[in-house]
Amino acid sequence: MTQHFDYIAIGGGSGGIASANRAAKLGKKAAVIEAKYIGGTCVNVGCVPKKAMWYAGQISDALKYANDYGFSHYLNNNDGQDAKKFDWAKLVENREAYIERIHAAYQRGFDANKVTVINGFAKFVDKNTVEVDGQLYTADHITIATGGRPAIPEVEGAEYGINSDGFFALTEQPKSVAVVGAGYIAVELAGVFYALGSETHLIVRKEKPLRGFDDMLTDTLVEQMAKHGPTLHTHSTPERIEKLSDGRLVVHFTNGTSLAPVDCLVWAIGREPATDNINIESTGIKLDERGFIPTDKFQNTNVDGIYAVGDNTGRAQLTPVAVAAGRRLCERLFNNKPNEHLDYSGIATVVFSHPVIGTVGLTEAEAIEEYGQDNITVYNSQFTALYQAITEDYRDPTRMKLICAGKEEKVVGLHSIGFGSDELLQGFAVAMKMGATKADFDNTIAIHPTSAEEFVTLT
Ligand SMILES: Cc1cc2nc3c(=O)[nH]c(=O)nc-3n(C[C@H](O)[C@H](O)[C@H](O)COP(=O)(O)OP(=O)(O)OC[C@H]3O[C@@H](n4cnc5c(N)ncnc54)[C@H](O)[C@@H]3O)c2cc1C
Ligand SMILES: NC(=O)c1ccc[n+]([C@@H]2O[C@H](COP(=O)([O-])OP(=O)(O)OC[C@H]3O[C@@H](n4cnc5c(N)ncnc54)[C@H](O)[C@@H]3O)[C@@H](O)[C@H]2O)c1
Repeated sequence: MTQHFDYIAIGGGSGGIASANRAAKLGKKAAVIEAKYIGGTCVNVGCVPKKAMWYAGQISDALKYANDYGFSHYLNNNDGQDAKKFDWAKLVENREAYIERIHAAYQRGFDANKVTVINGFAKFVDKNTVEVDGQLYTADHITIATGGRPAIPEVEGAEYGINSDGFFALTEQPKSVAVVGAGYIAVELAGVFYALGSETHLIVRKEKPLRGFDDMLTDTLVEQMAKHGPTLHTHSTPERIEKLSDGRLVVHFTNGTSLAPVDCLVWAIGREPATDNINIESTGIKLDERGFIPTDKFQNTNVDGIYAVGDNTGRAQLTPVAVAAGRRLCERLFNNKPNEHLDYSGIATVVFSHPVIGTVGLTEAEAIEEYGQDNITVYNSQFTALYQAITEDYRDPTRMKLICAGKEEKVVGLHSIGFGSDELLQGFAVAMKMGATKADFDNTIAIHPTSAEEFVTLT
């Protein structure tokens, strides 16, 4: 028997869950189909476990300051080594228990909203029909929210490495590790490994990681990595991975050099869309050359009644983007809001590096390109966050940059690296979305003593 729904989301990740819940809340008969774990990448092998690992790194950093904060009595046994002993397996156990609680919370939400959860891998039969384990389901509206998976390069021995999914499966901490890649995931995972005590190498193909971010951010990150962070190997492209008899791995580069053996190699070289095994051809949807699903601003594909949201559209691969796109789509379809859509501009983002980066809007280079050098004003600040200021050896600079355009000095770019850059960002992103100017920032009384206050006192 074919089962019919008003709305089906293929993929129970950030976009699929949010859209199916919204459709159901708006009175529609909705289903979400998930092949693996409800919550998708973000909850199971992305944002959530990553942030838990990052917090562990933060605590490890804090232990270094503990002496200067007067906690030496906790640390003075064996030079602090006992207090610093770290149990990776225990952290993983607690992290996964938390994720189980999130799964349960999702199920309660589905029950409350009357969303049907179908477990299994969905394939299209035609544009209105999908099949899961031999059972057919039809819907008036189908959203493809299948997300993506980590890419692995085509180099000899690549299979000896793991990817970000493999990172979260580690139950033991490797003593030494090489992370290949220059994006969010590479920088974040390398930072975690280093902070928790692994000998860590970050391998990038060009001159620095996070190219495309404002230079002030990346230059500061590289500067701080050199002081206390992963060893950065620039202009290094892996050509072959050799596995030694003791299991350790040697990364050989195209320039003829190689890295001393490491226990673990992590590929973090980008993600590819999960659109290749779902018989999408049967719908008439045209994928782009990289397999992403092109959509218009309303998340429509080129086929009526089929939509795509989230990572598989190739735009701003962030959880809140997938969630917002899915919810707005259902508001448009089922709540009589014909113009409802996600505005993809001005999306704030945090890189959970060590030190952490917060950024929204244009980089300085982009602002010059868009407005011309003479039409922008750039305000910079550098200081030591009070959190570190009283310590002896860990006074890292916090750096901030505000980029303003035109005579009215509209704020078009805001960038911060250093303690607190993650939590300070959201409010400033709201102000920028509302069109705030430098004068608006100046008119706002500072909150003292915080790092965020620097943005409203820049001269
Ligand atoms: C290591 C890592 C860290 C990240 N950190 C952050 C962060 O800090 N902040 C942030 O905003 N974003 C972060 N992201 C990105 C974020 O996880 C994604 O942008 C987000 O999960 C995308 O949601 P989605 O719904 O498009 O896809 P996903 O969450 O990937 O969900 C897709 C789901 O579809 C399922 N699926 C696929 N094909 C089928 C099928 N045929 N049938 C049934 N089910 C199927 C998959 O099993 C999966 O559960 C991170 C990603 C990674 C990998
Ligand atoms: N904090 C966050 O919000 C957060 C964290 C993690 C991931 N994410 C999202 O997930 C997406 C995917 O992250 P990612 O880091 O995998 O991808 P990415 O696209 O950010 O970075 C991939 C990097 O790998 C490099 N690369 C590509 N091929 C390579 C090769 N063969 N050898 C060496 N390097 C190679 C690229 O130059 C690029 O710098 C991000 O773009 C981001 O949107 C967000």
